[in-house]
Amino acid sequence: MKAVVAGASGGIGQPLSLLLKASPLVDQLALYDVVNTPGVAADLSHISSIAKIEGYLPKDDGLKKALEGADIVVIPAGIPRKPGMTRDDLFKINAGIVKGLIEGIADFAPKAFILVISNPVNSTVPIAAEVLKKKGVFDPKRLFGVTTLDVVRAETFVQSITGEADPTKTVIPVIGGHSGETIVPLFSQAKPAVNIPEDKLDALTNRVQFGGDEVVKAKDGAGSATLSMAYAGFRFAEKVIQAAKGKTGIVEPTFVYLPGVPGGDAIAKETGLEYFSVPVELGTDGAKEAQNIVSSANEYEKKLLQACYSGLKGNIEKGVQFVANPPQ
Ligand SMILES: NC(=O)C1=CN([C@@H]2O[C@H](COP(=O)(O)OP(=O)(O)OC[C@H]3O[C@@H](n4cnc5c(N)ncnc54)[C@H](O)[C@@H]3O)[C@@H](O)[C@H]2O)C=CC1
Ligand SMILES: O=C([O-])CC(=O)C(=O)O
Repeated sequence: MKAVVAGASGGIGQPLSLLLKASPLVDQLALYDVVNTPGVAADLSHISSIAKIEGYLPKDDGLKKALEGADIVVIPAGIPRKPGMTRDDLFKINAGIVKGLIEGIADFAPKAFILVISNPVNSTVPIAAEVLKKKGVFDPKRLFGVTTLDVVRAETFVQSITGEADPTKTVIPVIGGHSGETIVPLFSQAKPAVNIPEDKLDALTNRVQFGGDEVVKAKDGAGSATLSMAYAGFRFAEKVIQAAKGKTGIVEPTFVYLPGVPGGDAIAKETGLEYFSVPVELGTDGAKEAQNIVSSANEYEKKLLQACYSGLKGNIEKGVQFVANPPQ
């Protein structure tokens, strides 16, 4: 299992690379970034785990060397937010970064699972899909927008109500997109069921939707969530790898191209959107089945979904247009 981190020297990239290096599921780890990867790779190489590790820079065909033979590529490359910015404000710079990396993946690792962390995820995933389509190598079952941090936050924040000692024991599906109102936690679908007092539901929902802002504000200009994102990114990557190696019954919400994933058509019809995060069962070839949880939303959540649809539609279109009509 060869894993690649693109953007490996950054705030997310370094701890994510550490977790992958420490994982017994990974035998080979390639770190790619425009800066500092030789140092990060040298540092991690002293860890006594099985993964062989190399660091690459753009020079000397570094992207090609990093990607060749890759089974999974995780992308946390790109700039993070500062206070006062929306995720969409990152589009101008990150759209081009993601496009370039996906072109490399299309050329050198077209069969790899691709996990996009770079924001705005609502637009960078459509960009990735359009680039892969243009190159004739798009397999929707292998492209994932990483929305796991929203799930992790929902699990954590609901603990104040459940009092459950281990937050991972409560599964909360979070669906939609990955920014503000497009993030829709479905507390009505929690397993085991959770009874959220009416007067607490708005605040809890809002905290999941705007959890990213909480960290951006606290970091006060020094970036956004990195450590919790590395945890979430690793958690999702680990599940994709475990499923690829044959483990069954793994389900996790992720932002996918619905028409290309089994079960996705019905969700696309219901939401009017081609891209959406829903719980997806993972298998040896990636996304095996998208679960239509949208129709199970209660009245409160249906209202949240209406706001989600309108925001997400524009974000998706912006990504698609970026590839169709590249800025001059
Ligand atoms: N999906 C999610 O839930 C989350 C997404 N993010 C996003 O992840 C991205 C990265 O965040 P941080 O690690 O905090 O930023 P950072 O600035 O600390 O790191 C980004 C890294 O990307 C590298 N980079 C820039 N252009 C590149 C290129 N063309 N190829 C390879 N590497 C390149 C930079 O050199 C830097 O090392 C941001 O866009 C942020 O908004 C952050 C948190 C959660
Ligand atoms: O808020 C941000 O910009 C980073 C992010 O996506 C998150 O923490 O969910």
